[in-house]
Amino acid sequence: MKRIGDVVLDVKNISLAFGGVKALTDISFDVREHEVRAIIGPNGAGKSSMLNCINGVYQPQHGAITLRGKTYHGMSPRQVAEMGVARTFQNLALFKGMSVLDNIMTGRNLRMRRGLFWQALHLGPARREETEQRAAVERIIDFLEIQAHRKTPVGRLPYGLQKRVDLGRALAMEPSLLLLDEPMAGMNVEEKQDMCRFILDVNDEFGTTIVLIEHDMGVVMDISDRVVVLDYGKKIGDGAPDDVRKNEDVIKAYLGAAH
Ligand SMILES: Nc1ncnc2c1ncn2[C@@H]1O[C@H](COP(=O)(O)OP(=O)(O)OP(=O)(O)O)[C@@H](O)[C@H]1O
Repeated sequence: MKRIGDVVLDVKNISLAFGGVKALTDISFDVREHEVRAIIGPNGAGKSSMLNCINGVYQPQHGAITLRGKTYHGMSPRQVAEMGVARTFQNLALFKGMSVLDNIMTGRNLRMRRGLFWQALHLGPARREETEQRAAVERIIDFLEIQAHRKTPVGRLPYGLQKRVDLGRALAMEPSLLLLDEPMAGMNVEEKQDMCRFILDVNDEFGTTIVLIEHDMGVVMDISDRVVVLDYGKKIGDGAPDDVRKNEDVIKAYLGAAH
């Protein structure tokens, strides 16, 4: 049985509008240490907007987000990343012509201590550091079972494996909070099962807290500890998967979306 800890991320009364479009209206929820927390909802519900508030890309007009006791005040995505938050993207943000290894290496940038000057010289401390960074990347490659593709340009891999490399790039930051943007979207059944297993393994083995967004309700119910449901920018459900599944408003929102 895994141990779920204290609240690490507290989202309070967040409202976000783009001109006249209300993307999020008064959203509150929290995320606990070691939890797998899903945000689900039909298309346009506000899931991506929520994730973009959490990682500092959007600045909501109202409300507050607090991460490990520190409230965001105009924090940039880089500052949020430095607080241990990594994310993957719905539309992969990988360098297609670069190898798997080099793509994952880009995730280490935040962790590199020696500047470009030292790296360019490739001397002494910089070389030692690069060796350490490579070792960390190799561990991630082993963990994600993509050893056979280390040198392959990412663009040549099947989609499911590209998503796994994107996860690897995020893991390379050694995040304490990992945000996954529709990690299973566009995958076949087998790829989805693999991705679910890796998400649970990351959560188990590294103790990483995970927030994932998904519009397919079925996929995340099995792997999430708690689920937030958004619809038209409002929160309509929040709780354990079994409770959310029985929630009348949630059923209506999903039935409505199916027609
Ligand atoms: N940058 C933006 N400019 C204007 N409107 C936006 C912007 N981003 C999102 N919106 C609007 O905000 C609402 C919520 O969109 P969002 O992308 O957050 O939903 P979503 O739940 O992630 O949808 P999907 O499942 O389709 O990705 C939508 O009406 C969308 O059109």
